Amino acid sequence: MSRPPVLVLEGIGHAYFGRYVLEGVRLRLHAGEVAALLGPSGSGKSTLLAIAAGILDPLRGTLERGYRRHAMVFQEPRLLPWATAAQNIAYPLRLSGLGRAARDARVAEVAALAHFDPADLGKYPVELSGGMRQRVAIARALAPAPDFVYFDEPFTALDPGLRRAMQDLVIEAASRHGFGALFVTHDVQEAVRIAHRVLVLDAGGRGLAGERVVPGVPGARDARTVFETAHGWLAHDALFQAVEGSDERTAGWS
Ligand SMILES: Nc1ncnc2c1ncn2[C@@H]1O[C@H](COP(=O)(O)OP(=O)(O)OP(=O)(O)O)[C@@H](O)[C@H]1O
Repeated sequence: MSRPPVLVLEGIGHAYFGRYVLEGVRLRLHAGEVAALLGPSGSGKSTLLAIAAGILDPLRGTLERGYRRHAMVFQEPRLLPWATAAQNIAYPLRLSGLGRAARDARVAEVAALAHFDPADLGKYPVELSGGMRQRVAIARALAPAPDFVYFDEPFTALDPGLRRAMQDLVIEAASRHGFGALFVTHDVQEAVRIAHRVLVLDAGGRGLAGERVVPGVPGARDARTVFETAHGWLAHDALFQAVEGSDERTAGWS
């Protein structure tokens, strides 16, 4: 690929209390590329994302970040409860010192991008549904125009219909604004829907088990292609057996 790498990880390893959860992770993401990170619960997805984003220092390995500015979206929207939707979205813009008029214009722009109804901008988080709160979180992340976004299972708590709408939002925003992303998910269909490339973490803490390029382009894949690709991988590709087969939360239950 000729585009420059925006995230380069070499030999990344990490352990908690002497127990290795990641080892020898080598990863290279390119500008505008959306990569989904899959793996069973406890395989180290969130740890790897936190290391890549600079929240956590790895025990081993090196990182290079070539992007200009990143943003993060988590499973919980993490909104300020005492601030309105508009004030939450404007928060990073205030921190960067942007003036009031420019801020208001940008809030309106990203709220529209997140399909958040302008009539609800004056509402507080407690007055919003889960899906509306997650739209605010996405609008807030996009407000400072990041060129890279980290998503940590952002839609896991949402119902399937809303989930697909939010996935569409990410696909549309990523292609319109050209940001790259590392998107952690448990869901192979979600990964196939939104990503250019799917990375799979090994269940036993040995780093990346492998990767697959998703045929086609995010946003241009129809529902049938997404379904058949995901189910084909789960049924016939050994790389994906571990994703659903050895979940830390269900291990030893039967
Ligand atoms: N701060 C911590 N201290 C100790 N152990 C931790 C800590 N954070 C994570 N772990 C352990 O490290 C392993 C990897 O955790 P991590 O959250 O990165 O996995 P994950 O793949 O994101 O899991 P999930 O899908 O359940 O969110 C797990 O066994 C977890 O219990």
